[in-house]
Amino acid sequence: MMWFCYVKIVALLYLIYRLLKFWIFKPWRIHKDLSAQGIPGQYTPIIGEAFVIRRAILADDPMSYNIEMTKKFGSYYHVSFGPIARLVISDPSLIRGVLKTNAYAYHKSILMELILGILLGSKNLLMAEDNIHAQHRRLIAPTFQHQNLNSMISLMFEITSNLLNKWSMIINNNKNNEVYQLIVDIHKEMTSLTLDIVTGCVFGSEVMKDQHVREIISRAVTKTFADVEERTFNLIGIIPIVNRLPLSSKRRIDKSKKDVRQAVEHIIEERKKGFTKTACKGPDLLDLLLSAHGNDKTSKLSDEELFEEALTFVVAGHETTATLMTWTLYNLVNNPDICHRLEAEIDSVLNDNEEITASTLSLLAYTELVLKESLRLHQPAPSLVRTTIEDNTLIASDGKHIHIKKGTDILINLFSLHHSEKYWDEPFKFDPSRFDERHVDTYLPFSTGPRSCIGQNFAMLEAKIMLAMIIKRFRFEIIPGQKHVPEITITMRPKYGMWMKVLPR
Ligand code: HEM
Repeated sequence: MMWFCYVKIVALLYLIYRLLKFWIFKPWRIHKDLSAQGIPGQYTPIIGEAFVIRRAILADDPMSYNIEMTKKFGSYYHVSFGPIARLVISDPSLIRGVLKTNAYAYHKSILMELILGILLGSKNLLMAEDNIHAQHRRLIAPTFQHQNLNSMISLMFEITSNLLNKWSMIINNNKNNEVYQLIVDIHKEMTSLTLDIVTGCVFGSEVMKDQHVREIISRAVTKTFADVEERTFNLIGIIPIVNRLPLSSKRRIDKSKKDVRQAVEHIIEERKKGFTKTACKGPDLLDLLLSAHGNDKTSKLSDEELFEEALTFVVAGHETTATLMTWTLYNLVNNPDICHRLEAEIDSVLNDNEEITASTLSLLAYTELVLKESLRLHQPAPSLVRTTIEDNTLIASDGKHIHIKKGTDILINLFSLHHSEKYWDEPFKFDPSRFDERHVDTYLPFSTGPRSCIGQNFAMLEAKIMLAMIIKRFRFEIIPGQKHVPEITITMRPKYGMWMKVLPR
């Protein structure tokens, strides 16, 4: 029995060592190294800035922390989130180094694995690294070519029409001949619209008609991520070992994972056998993924990879675009002159109920500027996180060389980049005309480099169609007395939703 006691003691010591390394030794070493190079910042052992950030979030002022730290330390500094030590950067030259020139030396951070990887796995574009990522990117990039996307316009048009017809019906369907006041949480409406569009464009019409499958997918990509994000912010999801305990949130996540896997695998099998078909005029995203599928490892996707990629499109593609739409409508309500100019453009290009085509869309130049400015002012992805996998040197705009040691986490602060007075006049003003000139390196809503958003043309096409169709038929008023607080999780969605009165034009 003695040997068993020894094994237990060794296991316990190893566990203590792992925890000490994770909580104390590693973050301390990273801060010490960055401080020694003259990088400003602060280090609070064990908890880091987690509680300060939490306090700002609870006070409904989540950006205040970000703004204060940038004011205090500038465009690069080191801090900790819980036990994770990181260099925070909003300097364009450092960002270019991490995302482009030295991209080989960076992987997605452990935090991304703990948040997105839990549902998506590791063999998809968002999460895969190195050769697997490069191979998937090469196989999947043609999927997002213009001719493929153009064949999806009619489905995007049809799904958006369904929602707008529903709004019109509610407004007009009244017994007393009085116009009914339609008040909606516009973020919820936009989330459901973008989820329908991306699900339709990935999986086809049968899935959209199957309420049960729609619910499984919708639950997985909304409620499950809410659980995962909550576990990250209260640190349960981050702490090794603790994050494996079968707590109720973990059990809910596991169940949702199992359900969505079964549902998506079934959809793929049905399509492979030819029992279902695309709802688009040409191939949908599943058809295009299947054409990059088979047994040849280098030129095809395996069954597992196919499942992960299909789900990744739905996860990466719906809430980001919904967040863009919500803040765009918010910015338009608050800037009536810009809204009138947008209405004038849309009225001159679109006829009532006439289907939108690629050529009508190309005439909506101001609509595109409005979306671009919203992507700057309220970027759906406020930050990106990376881990350094090999020592490398970054050069800041002020010429400072920063040696980044393997194991250092980097937070790319897109919010601060997009709101810096150095690069933008009146950065908190909504002004679409600022995009008359090009903004290279200082405007990165879709990131840049080999891991930039592969779905950006899809997102811009979809957003342009939705915005043009909505503005053609409706005006909005914000319901007074609400707080409009952005979340600072994966996307910058409005924390309390966005309640608006929908009025026919
Ligand atoms: C307004 C809408 C969108 C925004 C602002 C956005 C933003 C981003 C950003 C910032 C990244 C880089 C993430 C990182 O490096 O950690 C990214 C990656 C990605 N996005 Fe999007 N996205 C949008 C819509 C979409 C859509 C519609 C799809 C698919 C249909 C999509 C699919 C992806 C994928 C697969 C990646 C990973 C690419 C890679 O690493 O190779 N996104 N997106």
